[in-house]
Amino acid sequence: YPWGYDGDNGPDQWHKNYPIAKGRHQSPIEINNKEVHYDRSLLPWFASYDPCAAKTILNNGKTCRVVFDDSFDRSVLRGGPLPGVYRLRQLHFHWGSSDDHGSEHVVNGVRYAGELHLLHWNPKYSNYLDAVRRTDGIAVLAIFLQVGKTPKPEMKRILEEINAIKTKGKEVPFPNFDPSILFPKSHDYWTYHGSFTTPPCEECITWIVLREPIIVSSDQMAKLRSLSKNAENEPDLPLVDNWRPTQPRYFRMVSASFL
Ligand SMILES: NS(=O)(=O)c1ncc[nH]1
Ligand SMILES: [Zn+2]
Repeated sequence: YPWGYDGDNGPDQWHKNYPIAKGRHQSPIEINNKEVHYDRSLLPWFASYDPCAAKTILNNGKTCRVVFDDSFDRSVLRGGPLPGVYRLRQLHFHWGSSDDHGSEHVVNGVRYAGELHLLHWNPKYSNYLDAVRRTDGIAVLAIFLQVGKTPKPEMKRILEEINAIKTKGKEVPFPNFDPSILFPKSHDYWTYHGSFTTPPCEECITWIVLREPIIVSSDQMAKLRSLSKNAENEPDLPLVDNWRPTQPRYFRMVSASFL
């Protein structure tokens, strides 16, 4: 069922076809210092990614996604709040129509220009589709994109490919890429249990949201906004504002790895 981010198939309507969207463990959420609980038992997290696991980069009309080989424990995330290793499957972005908004999570009222999600699944389950039905099935590492003067050069590689995937359905090879080069210096994070921020919004995600944003340039954000929602034989509709508004936290604890 075609869902989207605006008008009659926007986030407020998703629950009609995906009832979980009105659940008690939905994402994204507001992260407010006053409500966060410092958990000194939280371990540091580690990513061990194989650059050769990177396969393709694509535009699916909803985001720009890089796909990795997840047929074995080749690129994994472990530690932090996670009970074991989780396999990297894909990364993608959410962004706004201008630099003053676009992130999904909001920190003390601050909206960032965008948000990078690295999605991993728990190999204790037989496959990804089985993992998305489990509360400990998925782990997403979320990194905010902040517009600044000294952009991270490592973002260039992804943005250089944008021209090749301008329209929906385009997919091109994207070899030899280790996404950990995109990580900020600090590994400080918040963690909480939530959901996919896109339909069907399954509540299977351990979110690990990094406190430190990575710096991108306004031109780099404009590059993301140059992607089209539509296929090449359709009118060029700018792919922007592909973020879900924050959802009620209800009785969930947000833990911080830092004081
Ligand atoms: N934005 S998200 O990381 O919750 C996601 N990944 C795949 C589909 N939706
Ligand atoms: Zn996402």
